[in-house]
Amino acid sequence: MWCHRLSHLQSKLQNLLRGGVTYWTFQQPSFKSLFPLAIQWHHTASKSLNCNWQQHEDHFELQYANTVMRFDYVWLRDHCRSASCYNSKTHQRSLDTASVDLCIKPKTIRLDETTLFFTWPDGHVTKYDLDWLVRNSYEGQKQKVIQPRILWNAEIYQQAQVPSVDFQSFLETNEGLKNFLQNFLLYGIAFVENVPPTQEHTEKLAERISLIRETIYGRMWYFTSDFSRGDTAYTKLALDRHTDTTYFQEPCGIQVFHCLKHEGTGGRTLLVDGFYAAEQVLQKAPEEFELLTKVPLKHEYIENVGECHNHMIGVGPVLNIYPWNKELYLIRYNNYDRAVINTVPYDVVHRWYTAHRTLTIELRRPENEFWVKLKPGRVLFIDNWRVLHGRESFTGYRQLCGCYLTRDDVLNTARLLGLQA
Ligand SMILES: C[N+](C)(C)CCCC[C@H](N)C(=O)O
Ligand SMILES: O=C(O)CCC(=O)C(=O)O
Ligand SMILES: [Fe+2]
Repeated sequence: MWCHRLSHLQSKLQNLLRGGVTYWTFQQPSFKSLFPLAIQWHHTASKSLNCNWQQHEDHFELQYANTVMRFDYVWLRDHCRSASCYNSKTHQRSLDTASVDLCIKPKTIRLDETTLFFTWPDGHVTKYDLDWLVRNSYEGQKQKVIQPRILWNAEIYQQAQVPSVDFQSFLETNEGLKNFLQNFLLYGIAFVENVPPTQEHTEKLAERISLIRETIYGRMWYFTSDFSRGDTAYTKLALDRHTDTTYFQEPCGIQVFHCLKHEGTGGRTLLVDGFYAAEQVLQKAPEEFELLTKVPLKHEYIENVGECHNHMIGVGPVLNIYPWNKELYLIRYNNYDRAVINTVPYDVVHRWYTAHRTLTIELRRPENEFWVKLKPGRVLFIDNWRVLHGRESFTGYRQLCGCYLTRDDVLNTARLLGLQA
């Protein structure tokens, strides 16, 4: 069985690498053909309810709320919400899933109003509300996005006139924080105004929404063009659009920038919505989009400057999507830090470069570039899983402070305020 699955996977992989479109699904043996059974539909059609269900040999089929859903019997037993199987206070499972017979089938199924009752061979009864099943079914999830977003180019973003949130209201009111987070989740960037231009106040802001993610660059960082670290950020050079920390297995979720001082010229910040660009690739060349989601790459950071000795490697594709609904959730794009490509066969390499070029062309379209000059008092939060940043070269003395945030904690705050995240 295992060997069979492995070779199945290998052939899928080969298929993919040769250019076939592949979905990572395991083929199920057809139980239906093994156990032909006279199957009977159960209809319930009252004024308010239009529900049909059918007890198949190996699964339960439900038609409700314009959705055709299929549920595995082990799944139905495993998700039982009865007091002995599930702790509804902590939302934790008490049932030992390994104790469930993998061939389990309900003895009887009945529908009462909007509740389905499954009676199992040992007499245990599992109840499901129809709406709960719709919300939690694969078919239901497939049609839903995890994170609603507004994809933008410069014009869309500017026309949206997204309001900045004031420092005071951000720190002191849940409404201010919620507005800020809503905009941040929708656009992948957001500003806070009237922040006292110090590192301490920037830290306060960060701590209001999240835990600060400490990295090799420190907890709060503060930098000028002093070459103190082995990275071009610490120079006056222009930096093309990129996401940061692509060389971490989990790139930092959010980046916070506060320009505390700049006496000189240039140094504007460039922002590009990576998901907008990726969406253009999906429209124009879907097979290239797919390749960018499938080919794993390494990014690397090697530093030996002064006391700083680091060697980081992160592996992952440029585009990361949820397999069930194909929703994009992470772009990893940094041409400076991309490591040697040595994990991909040569013919795929060429197709990958073509796809990467298509994405780069979209990312570089002038109409997709949003330029801002960061000023003391105006703090920028960037979704580093979505929006690329860069900067213009500059002259003179420029001080930037900021930090990275843990994505989980930002989303946690958003959910606690009632936002979808
Ligand atoms: C810490 N600070 C933001 C100043 C610099 C981070 C280094 C940026 C690096 N090239 C990267 O893309 O990950
Ligand atoms: O100096 C800047 O504006 C940004 C530099 C940069 O890309 C970074 O620090 O991650
Ligand atoms: Fe950067």
